[in-house]
Amino acid sequence: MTDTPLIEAKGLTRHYGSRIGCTDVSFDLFEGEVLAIVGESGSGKSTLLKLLANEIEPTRGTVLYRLRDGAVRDLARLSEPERRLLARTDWGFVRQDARDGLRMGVSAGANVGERLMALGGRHYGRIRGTAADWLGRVEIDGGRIDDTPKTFSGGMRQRLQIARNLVTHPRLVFMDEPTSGLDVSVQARLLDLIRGLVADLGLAVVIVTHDLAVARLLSHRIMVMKDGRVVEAGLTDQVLDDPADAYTQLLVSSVLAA
Ligand SMILES: Nc1ncnc2c1ncn2[C@@H]1O[C@H](COP(=O)(O)OP(=O)(O)OP(=O)(O)O)[C@@H](O)[C@H]1O
Repeated sequence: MTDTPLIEAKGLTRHYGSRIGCTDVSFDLFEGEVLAIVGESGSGKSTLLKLLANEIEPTRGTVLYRLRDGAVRDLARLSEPERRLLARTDWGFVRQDARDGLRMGVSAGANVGERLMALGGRHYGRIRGTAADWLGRVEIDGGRIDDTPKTFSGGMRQRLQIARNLVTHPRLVFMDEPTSGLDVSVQARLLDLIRGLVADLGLAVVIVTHDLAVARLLSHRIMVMKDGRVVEAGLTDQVLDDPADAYTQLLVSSVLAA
C-alpha cells in the first residue's frame, strides 16, 4: 500500500460537439477502493468511465495512473503498446452487455484462457486448468467449459465476463452496470459474488450504476452525477444516509418511495 492514489483524475471534461458528456470531474482512487458513480440516465457516468479506461480522449483534464512499478503516468501520454499492455494486464472491464465483453462464438474456457495467452501463456493444459479453476470461482459448472456463451443465461454470461477479466489478476476493474437487466435473484447472487471477489483480491473498482442499492452494497465511496457534473461525493453510507445535495436527496428519497 502507498499513499499515492492509483488514479488521480483532474478536471476531466469531455464534450461531444456542443453536447456535454462530463465536466470538470476530479477525484482520487486508492488501491483496493470501490468507487460507485451514480446518477440518472445521461448524467455522464459512462463517459467518465470511458475516460478513466482510456477509451475516449478528454477535451480537457488529465488522468494520472500509478503503474505497478510505482511510476505515475499521464494516460494521454502513453504509447499505443503501453496502453494495450495496461488494458490487458492491469485493468479489467465488465460491460453491461456481455456480448460486448465476451467472444460469443468461442467456448467459455477459451474466453478465459485467451487473456492468459495474450500475456504469453503457452502451455495448453495449464491454461485450461486455470480457466476451469476460474469457472469454478464464478460458480459456472465445469461441464460447461466447452460451451459457448451463446448457450448461457444472462447471469452466467456476466459471471463468465468476470472470470475473463479477473484471470490475469488486474489491479483495477471498471464495471458498467454489471447487474442491470437481470432478474432480482440473479442480480443478488452476482452482487454477492462480485463483493466476495473484490474483497479477496483487494481490487480497486470503478462501478457505474443507476441503482443505489448496488452502490450501497459494493462501494466504499460514491460520486453522484447530474448533467455531467459531480454534485456530491463521499463515503457511500454517509452520502446515502445523509445526503447534502438537493438532487442526491431526491435520488435517495425516490428509491425509498419506490
Ligand atoms: N458518442 C456520443 N456522441 C454524442 N453524445 C454523446 C455520446 N455519448 C454520450 N453522449 C452524451 O453525453 C451525455 C452523457 O452521456 P453518458 O452516456 O455518459 O451518460 P450516462 O449517465 O452513462 O447515461 P446512461 O445511464 O443512460 O448510460 C448525454 O447527453 C449523451 O447524450
